[in-house]
Amino acid sequence: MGNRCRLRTAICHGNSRRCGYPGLRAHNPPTFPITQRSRRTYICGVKQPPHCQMTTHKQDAGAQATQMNMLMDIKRGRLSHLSITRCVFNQLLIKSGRALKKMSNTAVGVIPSHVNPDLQEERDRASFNVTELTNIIDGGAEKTLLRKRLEKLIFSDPDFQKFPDIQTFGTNSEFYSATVLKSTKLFKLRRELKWTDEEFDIALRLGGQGHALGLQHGMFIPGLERLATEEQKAKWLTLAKQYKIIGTYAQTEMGHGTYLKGLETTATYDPKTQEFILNTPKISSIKWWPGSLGKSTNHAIVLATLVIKGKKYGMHPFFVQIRSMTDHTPMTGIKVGEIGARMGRMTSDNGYLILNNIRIPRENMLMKNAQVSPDGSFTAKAPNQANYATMVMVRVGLSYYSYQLLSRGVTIGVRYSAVRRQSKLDPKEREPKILEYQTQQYKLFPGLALAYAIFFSSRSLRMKYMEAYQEIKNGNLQKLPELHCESAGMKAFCTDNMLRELEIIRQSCGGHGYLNASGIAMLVTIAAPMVTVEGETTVMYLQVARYLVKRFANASTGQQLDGCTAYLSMDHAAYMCPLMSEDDCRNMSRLCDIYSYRVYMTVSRVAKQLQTDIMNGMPQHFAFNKNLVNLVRAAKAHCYYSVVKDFSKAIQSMQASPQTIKALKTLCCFFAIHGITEESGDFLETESIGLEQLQWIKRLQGTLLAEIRSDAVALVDAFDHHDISLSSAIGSYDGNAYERLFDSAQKDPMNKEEVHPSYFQYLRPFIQEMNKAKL
Ligand SMILES: CCC/C=C/C(=O)SCCNC(=O)CCNC(=O)[C@H](O)C(C)(C)COP(=O)([O-])OP(=O)([O-])OC[C@H]1O[C@@H](n2cnc3c(N)ncnc32)[C@H](O)[C@@H]1OP(=O)([O-])[O-]
Ligand SMILES: Cc1cc2nc3c(=O)[nH]c(=O)nc-3n(C[C@H](O)[C@H](O)[C@H](O)COP(=O)(O)OP(=O)(O)OC[C@H]3O[C@@H](n4cnc5c(N)ncnc54)[C@H](O)[C@@H]3O)c2cc1C
Repeated sequence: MGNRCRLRTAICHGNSRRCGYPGLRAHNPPTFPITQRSRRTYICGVKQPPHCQMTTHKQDAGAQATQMNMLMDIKRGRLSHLSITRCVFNQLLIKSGRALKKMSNTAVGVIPSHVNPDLQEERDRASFNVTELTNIIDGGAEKTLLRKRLEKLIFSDPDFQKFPDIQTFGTNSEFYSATVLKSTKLFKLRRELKWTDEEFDIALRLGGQGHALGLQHGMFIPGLERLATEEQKAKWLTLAKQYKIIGTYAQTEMGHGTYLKGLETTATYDPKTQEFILNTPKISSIKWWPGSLGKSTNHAIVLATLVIKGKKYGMHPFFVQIRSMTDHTPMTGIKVGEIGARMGRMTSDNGYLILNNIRIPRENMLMKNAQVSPDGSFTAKAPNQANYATMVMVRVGLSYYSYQLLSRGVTIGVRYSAVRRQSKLDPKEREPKILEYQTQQYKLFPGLALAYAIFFSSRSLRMKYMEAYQEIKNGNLQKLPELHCESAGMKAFCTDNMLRELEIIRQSCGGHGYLNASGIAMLVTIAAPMVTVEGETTVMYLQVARYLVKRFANASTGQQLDGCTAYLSMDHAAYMCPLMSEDDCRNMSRLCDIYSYRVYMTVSRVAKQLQTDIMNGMPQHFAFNKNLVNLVRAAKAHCYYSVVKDFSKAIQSMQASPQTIKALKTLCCFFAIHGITEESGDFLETESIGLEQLQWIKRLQGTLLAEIRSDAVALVDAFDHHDISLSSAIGSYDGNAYERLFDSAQKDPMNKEEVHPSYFQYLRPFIQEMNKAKL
């Protein structure tokens, strides 16, 4: 292997270590000549690093001359030992660095203006019209135009263009500042351009990850809308919508996040002054985690246990000013700050809050659902769970957010797999795209199918939510239990599976998937807390299970159920697996029947076991705990079934060309049969399918992988994520992954100086010491 291809080999062939593969020549820029290793120079016995060797190359004659002069000076004893190396490294090598930069600008660092032919080839073979599918995802052609108009506007701003680099290389503090700038810019644009709510939502989504003031729209404004009286809304909601106050939702404490009845922050009513006195009396009661609280907000909806005359009335919301409106310092009695560095990139300033005898007027309790009168009498207008309304809304939103993160991730994974070539399939042929390997398809396509499944299912959930919310606003809470079940279940299912698939996709990108510049590594860390926030996965599944068991009990008494649990009241006595041949395995209606029977059996078994345990004298809570794992199994089975059903229904009612429908049907079928193979034990154990059917399904899985493969790039292109939203060197639209990777590395602040200060501080003295030491 010659020196010419060393650098390229390092980037292109992490595993096989082959070089100069002809397949890369088509779109790769010419290699640049690396100085021959035989010309390495030794200064003071120290072997020079490769970039120093560049100075000996004829392209930088100036640097070479300087180096010669310096060596003469050394010989003449004019330079001290220390200054020799400083000069050599700080001047000579910096010069050589410039030479490298110059070279990289002309050869290596240039990102071609054309699309990588390997990616273009994939686009040319698409079986359907990508724009049509993009329009469906956006909600119509005019919505796509609207999004693109906003994209153009937002991404023409240099601050937004800079964001991916800050995200990749900035310190936490720099990144936080950039996210404040981003939030404030979007807020200002909204005002100036009089954006509608829809336009603003699109703009927030486009902005990608990290909005320091995200909780303003995520929870503070929705919290006021759902928890405040009309009078209170007139006062504070208007201020919040005009950005005159910036707020957050402070519920979780150091000691309790899940168990809301256990919150220790108290709001004690003082009838004499008609005020509430707020306290976080213990270390475990310190508010801990709220987004935007660490540094950004000046107000908060604080959730605290209401205490009147020594009696506790459960968790209620209070409107509290936490920082001064003039200089942003904490109000008297308040201690507030950042909770510390977190896994991955900080997408928001999560904070802590200590309240020490903070007095707020009685009117600052958000009293839509319950009131405290001046004399201290308490009246509830709705069950206490009505105060959980903001969480329900955010759970619905997080299901859709899972689609956004996963669709970005799978776009990166599929595009990269179409331009990356490695190893050999046919010994006579060139190295194949890694997308050709069936195992690679098996890593990527479940995530691709899941992204579409989540998209359609979360869209359906959002519609149900909007409908139910209107009724709940008017005081009709009938749909609340089902809405709680569906939103908790979808939140758990989407975030949990999205995170798992993103990590698999990250691994499918090999070594480059571990680089921040890949964009996929960042997505994994952004997705990681989503399984915890707004109701931890297991806890949410258990809420679903609780509802399923109750509904099963209702069905057992002969009640006809409707809504998402209607299948529990259907007659399953005569069930027989509806798959009679391998062809039947593509029939979505039959696959849905199999799913429905699996849930029915899983729910009925655990419900019966619970009943038996309780009948045998076990206290209810013990019986529940003894069956938790199977309850979660039942909830997961219910959620998978709901998503398969929603995906399939969405395709049935879709107005689109036969080609687009066909591509989506293949994906939907793959999603359904993948779920069966993943949990084949459950499907066999419940006799939803037999062994023969499982074999058919597994065979079909292989066939579907090959079918999806030919449309894979088109299916991710249809998400139509802008390169700035993707922030990925390896997943950009043009597919020039290697050039972008190298370009990105040049921007790393570690590469600003050729020799790092730590060399002078630690490494050089160490090497010198080692050189002086006797063996
Ligand atoms: C995006 C980034 C920002 C992040 C922000 C955050 O994380 S903010 C912080 C996010 N923090 C969290 O997400 C905290 C997670 N924790 C919780 O949400 C609750 O403590 C709980 C749901 C775990 C338990 O609830 P519980 O303590 O009330 O006790 P229980 O189990 O005994 O249930 C009693 C009854 O209430 C019903 N019901 C429950 N919830 C709802 C609801 N939303 N609606 C309607 N109903 C609901 C339930 O079905 C049951 O009905 P049943 O059977 O009697 O007819
Ligand atoms: C990035 C981030 C942002 C956040 N933003 C906010 C915010 O803006 N505002 C806010 O108020 N909070 C916020 N939170 C807090 C978040 O809502 C909680 O962390 C979350 O609700 C989980 O609660 P927990 O931390 O108490 O977990 P825990 O409940 O302690 O969970 C730990 C383990 O215990 C298990 N467990 C707990 N209870 C049960 C049970 N009943 N049955 C079975 N298993 C159980 C869980 O399954 C889990 O495995 C944020 C958190 C993060 C990570």
